[in-house]
Amino acid sequence: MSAAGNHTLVTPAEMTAIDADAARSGIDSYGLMTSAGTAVSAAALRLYPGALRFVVLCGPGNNGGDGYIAAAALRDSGADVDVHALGDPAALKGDAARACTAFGTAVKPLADYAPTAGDVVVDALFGAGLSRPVPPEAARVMRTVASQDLPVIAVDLPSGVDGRSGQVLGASFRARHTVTFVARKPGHLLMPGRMLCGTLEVFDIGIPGRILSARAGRLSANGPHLWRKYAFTLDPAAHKFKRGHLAVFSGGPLSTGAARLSAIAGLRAGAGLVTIASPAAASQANASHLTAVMLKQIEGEDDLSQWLADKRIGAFVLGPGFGDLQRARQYALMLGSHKLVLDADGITAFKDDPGPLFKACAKGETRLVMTPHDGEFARLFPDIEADEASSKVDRAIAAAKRSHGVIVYKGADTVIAAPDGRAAINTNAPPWLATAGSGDTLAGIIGAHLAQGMPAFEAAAAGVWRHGRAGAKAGEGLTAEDLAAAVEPLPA
Ligand SMILES: NC(=O)C1=CN([C@@H]2O[C@H](COP(=O)(O)OP(=O)(O)OC[C@H]3O[C@@H](n4cnc5c(N)ncnc54)[C@H](OP(=O)(O)O)[C@@H]3O)[C@@H](O)[C@H]2O)[C@@H](O)CC1
Ligand SMILES: Nc1ncnc2c1ncn2[C@@H]1O[C@H](COP(=O)(O)OP(=O)(O)O)[C@@H](O)[C@H]1O
Ligand SMILES: [K+]
Repeated sequence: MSAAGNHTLVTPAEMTAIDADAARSGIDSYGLMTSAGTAVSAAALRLYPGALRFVVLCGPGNNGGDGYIAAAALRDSGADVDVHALGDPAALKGDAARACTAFGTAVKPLADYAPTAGDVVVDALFGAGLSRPVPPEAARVMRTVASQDLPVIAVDLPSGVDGRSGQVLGASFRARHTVTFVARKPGHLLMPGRMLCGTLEVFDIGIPGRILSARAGRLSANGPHLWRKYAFTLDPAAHKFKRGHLAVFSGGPLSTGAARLSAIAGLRAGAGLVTIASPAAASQANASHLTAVMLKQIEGEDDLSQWLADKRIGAFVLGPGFGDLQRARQYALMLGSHKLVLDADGITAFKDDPGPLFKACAKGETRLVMTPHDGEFARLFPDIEADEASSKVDRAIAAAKRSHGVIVYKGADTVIAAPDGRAAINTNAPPWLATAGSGDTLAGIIGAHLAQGMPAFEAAAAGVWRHGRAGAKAGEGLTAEDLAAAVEPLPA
């Protein structure tokens, strides 16, 4: 057993290819099913030693096969076990048919299951092979089990959850515990799938790592493995300019707070200097609230082009509280080859005509990071958002490719994607990050990483992870000010 320690995520399609490679390399597929099914029975006995009865619900494919193995192992341990099957068990094929025969005890139809207090349900209806909404008789059982609040242990995935997207196809079980095999699937991390899995256990059924890595794509869970090599330790001889200079554009006099949140988070995240570029009308409001953060009056394009001549500015944050969409467009397009975090109004400014921005970012090293929430994403990429067949990961990658920028597609399951197809799903963000100013703080952290010289994908992934950690440290009830104060050093 491994505690979800491997960062690699594999889609169901990749898993099928891994299975086929394993079979080609001489690994016995029934042996794999036996390992999978016995891992489930072991989990059931470990988690529910007081169960009055284990009810194993078996589907028409190999997920059902795992269920028959688990049922036989539970029975052999002396537990009371009933199996209910979706469809005719005589129609099972291959390893699943063999597992059903080996179970050898009468199996009842799914519709005959009457949930009873004391039951522990083992959900082996569908796993990686779910291809359409679950049939009505499965949805009915899901409803009755939920209405009695019976514990459910899901085999591979809660049936009904699409392993690729985390979306529910029709209906699904809400599991207390999920036992999956080989590696986690995107659907275990993406919402709502993540919420439906309960605690997740990854069991090594004996497929060698070399077969897994040969087939796995470029998607992983977000964590230090992605950016550790850029988490530099501070040079004792560093001076502030060596630690990166971040510039944050402020909005007008009534909306300066967002830029200040970004700026303070940028300082906390390690930028050596942070300057707020403020229009004259907002300078006083900014000045009266700033201490360590510096202030520069930037009234329009002339001021900005003069300032841009200072090559020591490592990165810009544009958008939090900015307000003036026309000016946001102008400024973003003036930044030339500078690194830029475009957030909030900075994203909305390009909603009708993003072409010039994307074109300006097409050449050279990736220098743009955009941090849209759902609404902003839909504004900038309406066609990508409308493609219902694609997952949040697919959408983020498509947007990154189109924009030539890194996309931080925010939410409870923030996805970070790069134009070269790399992507990561973040899981460490507590729900109380959903508070005003939280996104501004994130933009500042990412900006600090860019200013310090981290490449854009790593800067964004590390920023999202640090933001989540800061949220967990500050705790429920935090305000965005607390969040910036809770940013911790990057783990070296
Ligand atoms: N290496 C590994 O990871 C290992 C994986 N193993 C296990 O294998 C599982 C994957 O098995 P799988 O490919 O047979 O798919 P599974 O989820 O059982 O469903 C497919 C069946 O359901 C049917 N069907 C689909 N949707 C439907 C619907 N809505 N309503 C009705 N029917 C529907 C579909 O029929 P069809 O679409 O052809 O009509 C087909 O018959 C995986 O999750 C793991 O538990 C282990 O054994 C050990 C090794
Ligand atoms: N339910 C949630 N669980 C975890 N993180 C969340 C949740 N909802 C929002 N977040 C995070 O909080 C931040 C909110 O950003 P945003 O919507 O731009 O807010 P604001 O504009 O107020 O700063 C994002 O980083 C997002 O990923
Ligand atoms: K299942």
